[in-house]
Amino acid sequence: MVNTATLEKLQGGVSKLQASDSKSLLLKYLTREVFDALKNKKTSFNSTLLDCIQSGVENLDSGVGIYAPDAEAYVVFADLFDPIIEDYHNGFKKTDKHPPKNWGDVETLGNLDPAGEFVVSTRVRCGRSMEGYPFNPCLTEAQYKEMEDKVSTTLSGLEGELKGTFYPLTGMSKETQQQLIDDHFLFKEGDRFLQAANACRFWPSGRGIYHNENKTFLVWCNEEDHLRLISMQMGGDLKQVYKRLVTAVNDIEKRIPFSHDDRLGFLTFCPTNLGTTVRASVHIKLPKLAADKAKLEEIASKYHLQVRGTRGEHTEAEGGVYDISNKRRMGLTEYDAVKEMYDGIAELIKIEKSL
Ligand SMILES: Nc1ncnc2c1ncn2[C@@H]1O[C@H](COP(=O)(O)OP(=O)(O)OP(=O)(O)O)[C@@H](O)[C@H]1O
Ligand SMILES: NC(=[NH2+])NCCC[C@H](N)C(=O)O
Repeated sequence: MVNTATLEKLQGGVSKLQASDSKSLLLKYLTREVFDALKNKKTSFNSTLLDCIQSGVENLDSGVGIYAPDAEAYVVFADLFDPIIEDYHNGFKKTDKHPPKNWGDVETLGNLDPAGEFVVSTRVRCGRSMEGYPFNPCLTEAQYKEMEDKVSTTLSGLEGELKGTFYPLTGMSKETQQQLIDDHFLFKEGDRFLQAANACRFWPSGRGIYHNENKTFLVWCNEEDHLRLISMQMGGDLKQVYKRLVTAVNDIEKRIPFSHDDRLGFLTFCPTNLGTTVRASVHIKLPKLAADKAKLEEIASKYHLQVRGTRGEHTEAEGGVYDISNKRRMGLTEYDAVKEMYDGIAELIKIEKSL
């Protein structure tokens, strides 16, 4: 049973959410029946429904509004997670199974913008959780440090183009940190969605970034997920970016065991990132299309793409630069997730040229 104080907080939060005009998937799917069925449940880490929804309750402008404090939450609170997953990932049903990992034939992708007219830069990232550890809200400070050690030691074995250095956030100067954020290499600090989800405890302990010399291959440690593996570079050469990521992931997964589920694919803190965990994006200037932001979003969503601002999620476009990426990550292969972005961006560029 869940204790009275938690139940009261839960009830209060839900009343506030239901009285609001939040557009979140949380509000859409947290019906009275679902709430009553889940309010007294707990995972073996003692995570409750409150732990799952508190970010969406505190941040009424959430698009989604829910996180899994530990992997078991996807099962214990499935009545809420499943419809949200189905809505976000284009109809991935509770009876569906995410396909096995398949990076496909990397050679079949190309350069989206060889003339360099539209695409400023290209990035593909995936998330991974380390087997044997829960997600952020359940980690101890000792676990954070242990994980950081494992990650930095493992990555120090990378060679060739991937060879680089691990920089812990602890001890990093504010200037260096801000420069890395401004250059789009490092996660921001103080994300209110993550904070409300209890995902920033002991910050900056256990958090850090690894990157190669050119900053074309990067690894985030213990931000939203245990690991984020990132390949990025200026211009539109998606083939090169993707190839680098695939090589890196194939190498790293031989050294660190990652949490994977038969139905959900690779496990992540946020349900939007499950499955392939792949977000392939371009920073792109489409001045004619973007003259009407609502129109840009409408056309992008036709190709299953998501539009973000220049500094990422929950930010605005600066200098006409948008971050456009594949939206869904589940129910398709890694290759198909990237191809979805590739094909959609090719169409957007075609439309821009025709205007
Ligand atoms: N194509 C790109 N070129 C350069 N920088 C990019 C590109 N796509 C994303 N970024 C940068 O990556 C950083 C992180 O962005 P953001 O948090 O939106 O996405 P994410 O890392 O994929 O994770 P999440 O989806 O969990 O937020 C930001 O600085 C953003 O500007
Ligand atoms: N980084 C993410 N997991 N993004 C997706 C959701 C982010 C935030 N919880 C929201 O609902 O708006």
